[in-house]
Amino acid sequence: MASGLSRFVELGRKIVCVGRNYSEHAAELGNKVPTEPVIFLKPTTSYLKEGNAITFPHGSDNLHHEVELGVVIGKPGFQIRESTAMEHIGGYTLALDMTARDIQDKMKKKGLPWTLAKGFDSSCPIGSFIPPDKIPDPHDIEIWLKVNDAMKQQGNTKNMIFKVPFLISFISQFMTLETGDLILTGTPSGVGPVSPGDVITCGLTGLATMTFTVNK
Ligand SMILES: O=C([O-])CC(=O)C(=O)O
Ligand SMILES: [Mg+2]
Repeated sequence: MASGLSRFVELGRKIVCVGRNYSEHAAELGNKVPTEPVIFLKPTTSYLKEGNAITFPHGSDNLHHEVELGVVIGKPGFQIRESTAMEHIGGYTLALDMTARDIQDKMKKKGLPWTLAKGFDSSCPIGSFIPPDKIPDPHDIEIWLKVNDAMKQQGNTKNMIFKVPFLISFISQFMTLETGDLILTGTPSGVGPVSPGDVITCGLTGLATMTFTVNK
């Protein structure tokens, strides 16, 4: 489905990320379970296709993997109702929300934005485009990640706190969702550091896998 992939990568549309959308992940970083979605953006320059390496951002020694289900918007909308939100999904992809945890921790302490911790070049590795008919229910997918063959993250999208239609509706109350936009729906527990030379492999069971190496 190369055309589907190019539709969302080559248009260079925005990447809207949801944080703390799985309670075990909120807990493992000492955060409260949110009562409304935590939203942040990555710039389009953070996209990384397979075959290219993830690179440590400037000033970080603690780069974490976060594997996430990505939702690709197929029909634009502003203030979309939850009841019609699924009609706006054009497909899905596997994605990584690479995070400079040391920079994020510093910013969290100061109450400042996470942009540099989350938005550096190569912070959004993505897999190929998954057509919507392959995923009749986005809340019933096993999602996993290995670092050098050691299993680190194993979750299921059924454990999302805020479900996909709610997220689409919530985000679009504030910003227009455009065709090709990508929503990262948050990571399950098991996030952790990677080192230069590591190989990250991750997947949506039965649907997608992808592999990325890490560079200094
Ligand atoms: O950095 C974080 O912990 C927030 C986040 O992206 C997630 O939960 O997926
Ligand atoms: Mg994340």
